[in-house]
Amino acid sequence: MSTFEPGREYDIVFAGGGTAACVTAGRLSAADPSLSILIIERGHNNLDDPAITTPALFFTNYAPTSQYTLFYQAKSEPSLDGRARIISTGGVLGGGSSINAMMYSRAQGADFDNFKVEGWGKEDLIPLAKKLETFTVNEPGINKAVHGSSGPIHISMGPHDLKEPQQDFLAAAESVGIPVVNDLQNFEGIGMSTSAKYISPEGKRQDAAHQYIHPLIADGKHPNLHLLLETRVRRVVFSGTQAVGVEFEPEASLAPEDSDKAPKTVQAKKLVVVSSGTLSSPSILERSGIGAADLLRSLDIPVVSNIPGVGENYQDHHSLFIPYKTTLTAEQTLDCVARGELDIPQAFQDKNTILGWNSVDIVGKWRMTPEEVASLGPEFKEAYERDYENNPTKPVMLLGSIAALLSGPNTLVNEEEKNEDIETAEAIEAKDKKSPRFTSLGLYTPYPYSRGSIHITSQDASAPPKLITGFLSDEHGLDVKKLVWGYKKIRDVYRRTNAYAGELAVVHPKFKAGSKAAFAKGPLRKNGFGSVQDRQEIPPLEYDSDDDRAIEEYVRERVETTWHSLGTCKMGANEKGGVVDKDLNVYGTEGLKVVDLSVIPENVGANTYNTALIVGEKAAVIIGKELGLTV
Ligand SMILES: Cc1cc2nc3c(=O)[nH]c(=O)nc-3n(C[C@H](O)[C@H](O)[C@H](O)COP(=O)(O)OP(=O)(O)OC[C@H]3O[C@@H](n4cnc5c(N)ncnc54)[C@H](O)[C@@H]3O)c2cc1C
Repeated sequence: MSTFEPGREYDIVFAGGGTAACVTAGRLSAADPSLSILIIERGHNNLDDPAITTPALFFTNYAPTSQYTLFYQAKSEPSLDGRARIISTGGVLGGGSSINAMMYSRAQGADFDNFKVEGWGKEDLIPLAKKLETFTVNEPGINKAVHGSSGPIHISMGPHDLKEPQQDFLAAAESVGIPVVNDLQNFEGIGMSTSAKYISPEGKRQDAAHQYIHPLIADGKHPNLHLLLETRVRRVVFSGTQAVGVEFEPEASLAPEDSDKAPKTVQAKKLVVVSSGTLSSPSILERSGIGAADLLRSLDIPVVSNIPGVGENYQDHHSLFIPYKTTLTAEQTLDCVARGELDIPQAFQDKNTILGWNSVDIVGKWRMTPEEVASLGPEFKEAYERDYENNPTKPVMLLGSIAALLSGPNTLVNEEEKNEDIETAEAIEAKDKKSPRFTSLGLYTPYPYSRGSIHITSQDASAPPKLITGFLSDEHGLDVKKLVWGYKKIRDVYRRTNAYAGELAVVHPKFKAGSKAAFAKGPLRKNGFGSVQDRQEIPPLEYDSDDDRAIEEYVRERVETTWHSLGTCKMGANEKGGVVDKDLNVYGTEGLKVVDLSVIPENVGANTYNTALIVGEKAAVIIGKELGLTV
């Protein structure tokens, strides 16, 4: 429910109510309940909505019909075999944190130092990473000193913790030489481990709105914290170069037909915070007259500040979701939810623990052996020696396993494609009753060399922007090589698990007839593997140059977003493409900051929810200090 009071002025107006915004607004409101704060959010309220708070239902938010998700259509790109991808992000209060897969993953400490921005190094940000969480995973060997114990976001293994499949997967990883560690999320871990979750021990999603905002609104002690929902921000309003307010309109896709759709303005007495996420914040800035002067003039937008970096430096992690047939049971995958087999109301009544599960139980941060580096050619070797060799905590590849059939983030999204692969896979599966469940192994490149961009095409806030993902577009094809290597590596691991029940040719590369790398059908050991050594007896697969080409084609045909967009309003020197300074102020303006993942200048070796929470915490400290508050 919106609690906006028309005609009222607010001290701070947030343009976008996603992850980072909820953290900053919540912290500031808690520090000074007299501070008046308005959050304008394009999507619905997420309060106590079971589609959001119930982890096992997270898939439902990826459907094209989801009212909680925003879908950004990119252009067709040659590096993607001519495909035009769709990048999805959160479109509801809490933003990405309300719909994400809840996989707990923290950046490496070295990533923060690599931002090269004063006040944003690991010494500054690790304390905030601890402050935001209450970590209750009690596995032996975890160093609790690197985790928090009293923050709003609860991290646990959740109520549905399947030890046997987890240990099976880790033993297979160990058998091919991948280090198995107790805690990959200690800011320097490399290898593989079980995956903690943004889920409370009782099984509730830990999104930023429920953990930072709703408790304050409910307690009656924060009457100045207000929400304006289902409302789209058009632009920031200026007096000269001073931001003085925000122009907004009802979100057309959600507003009743007969409602008043005229744009309105709200005044901000102290600060406007643009916080609409990596794919929307640059558009708001450009519509407000902040961006490359040539672009703005071509659209008749008066220039407030000429900042060519706005909308540039777009990055994501490039992902492959590779499905395998498994021997897992109905309770050990979420296929039962994806296929509508689980009686959800009954499961709630029975307090079925599967509802509190995201199915992401194993994570990885991998590096390469010298032989693997050399096998990818001289250009790759040169890049590896330059960027990875002396950075021992920097992973080349990330992994997250999802126990369900998911052959790509857009497979459930892209209506025109109506994913034939999935239909074929399900048809095969229906015939093959012995292996009716799947696991999808998500591989994604943490530090892509490729860059994309997003820019407005019109002053009209509802006109789609021009989005170029840039995926796999780097000059020497280094990003594609990483995924070719990763495909082989995870194949080597997963076929050594007891869960492995064979591959589905339709969602794997098209190896030529007679290739030694051809598909394996059933489990490799009929009676299952025992020890790690047992698994080592399986010989490695052999690939020739035709096989490598087939995998590269497969990668270009199937690579997708990992939903980890960042970088389009980057922090850093203005003359080097920076949009905001170290205190998140937009260059050439006063009273205007950006607070979301768009400010992150260099990529991180992790899924990005944690970094978005840290941006929110850091912004609260910065703004609090400017207002004389202790946050
Ligand atoms: C499907 C999905 C799965 C993910 N899985 C994981 C995971 O398992 N683990 C992990 O660590 N990370 C994951 N992530 C990434 C993580 O959730 C995001 O990186 C993070 O939430 C981004 O936070 P943000 O504050 O930058 O932006 P967001 O949280 O996206 O917030 C932006 C907000 O602005 C609103 N908005 C946009 N335009 C306007 C406008 N014009 N006016 C008003 N409001 C507007 C949006 O509705 C949204 O609420 C996932 C993300 C997605 C989308």
